[in-house]
Amino acid sequence: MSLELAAPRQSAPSVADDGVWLECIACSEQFAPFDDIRYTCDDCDGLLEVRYADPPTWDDFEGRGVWRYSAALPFAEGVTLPEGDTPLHDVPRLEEDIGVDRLRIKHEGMNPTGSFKDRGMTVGVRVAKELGVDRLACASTGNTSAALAAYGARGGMETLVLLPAGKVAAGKIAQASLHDARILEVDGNFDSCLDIVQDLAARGEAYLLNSLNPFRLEGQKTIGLEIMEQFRDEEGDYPDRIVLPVGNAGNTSALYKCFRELVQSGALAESDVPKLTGVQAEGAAPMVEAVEAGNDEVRRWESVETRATAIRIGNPVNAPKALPGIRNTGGTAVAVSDERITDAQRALAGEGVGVEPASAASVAGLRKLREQGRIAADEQVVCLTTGHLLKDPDAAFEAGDDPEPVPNDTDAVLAHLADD
Ligand SMILES: N[C@@H](CCOP(=O)(O)O)C(=O)O
Repeated sequence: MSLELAAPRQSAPSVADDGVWLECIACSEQFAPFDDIRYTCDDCDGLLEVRYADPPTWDDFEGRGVWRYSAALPFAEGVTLPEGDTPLHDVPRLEEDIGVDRLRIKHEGMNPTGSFKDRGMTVGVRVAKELGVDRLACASTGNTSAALAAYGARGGMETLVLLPAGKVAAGKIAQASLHDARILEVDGNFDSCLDIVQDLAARGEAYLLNSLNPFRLEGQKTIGLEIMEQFRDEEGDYPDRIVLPVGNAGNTSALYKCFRELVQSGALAESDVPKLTGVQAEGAAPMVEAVEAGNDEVRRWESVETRATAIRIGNPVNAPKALPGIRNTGGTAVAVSDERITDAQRALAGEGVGVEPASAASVAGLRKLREQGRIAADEQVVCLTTGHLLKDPDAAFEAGDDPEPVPNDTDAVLAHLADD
């Protein structure tokens, strides 16, 4: 395994602000973090990463939630609801059924708006305030828009969200609507919405808060920090593998960055870095295609379809960060059918863990990789579930059993129950 950490700690370049700067992952050009609005490199258009002169160790963390990890973030506090500190569930029946040594579910659906996006928004909206912007915007399959609307409202800022018409789950639109985002439904898929939001941002019409924004990923990094601390608190060791759904590939990128910084600070041995394993739906699997073919670039899929609407994405913008994350940690990627996703959603629900379809993709992927013998029985695994069951009530109704009508009478109810 190589985390490509050849460079030890970097000393802060002259552009740094309090030991923080932006750096292009393609050409290494460095930029001041808050003097101007930029999402990609001015020179080569490569993706930007937030860099720190002094990456933190475990002792630097105190408090709860995302801001426990402020030593790993560009600010000490943000626009908060608050977020993070989500449960790491044990799921004994599922663990035995799938056949791994230890299985835990990191349920990000327990964040304030019901998805991990809140972790990114608490940081992203704080940065927006620093930059003095007044309109925030995102493209979304639903969860990003819900989080942006809520955190924008919290910060007293105007929000604009572009959604693929007819392809966003009801709960998510309801959230964006009630939190007073201006909602534009685009006759196209998520990738087209993101193209438009990028254009709007380039024209200075809005501040983009999708995961192309490097500060969003800083907040999402705390998922990795929390998993490592919670897992270690149980039995003193770290997970061998983290399995996660892949849409725009922000979490894969953020977790990889989290582990690189921990290794860099000496808080984590390179041999203890979990293998990042991405799961996509078969109908939207450009990252899996690239991993399987050994390609360095991800081909944009123009046509995508899956019941797991949160990962219905054909052009993952963070692919140049996420592909090395999967490869350099010794992980892999796998595509699963919608049927497998629904089965996994039911299995999680049977353990009391309610998730939306895209979230269940992680468990579906783990099961498939075990069946194929690509994951060993002695592995300790964390599956990330990204959004709450109530995000997509229609999918939950379809996966669950129908209510049974009964008369308004106790004896009739007992007769009905005995009838089974
Ligand atoms: N599933 C996402 C798609 C956008 O991803 P982002 O992390 O780049 O904002 C959503 O909820 O909209």
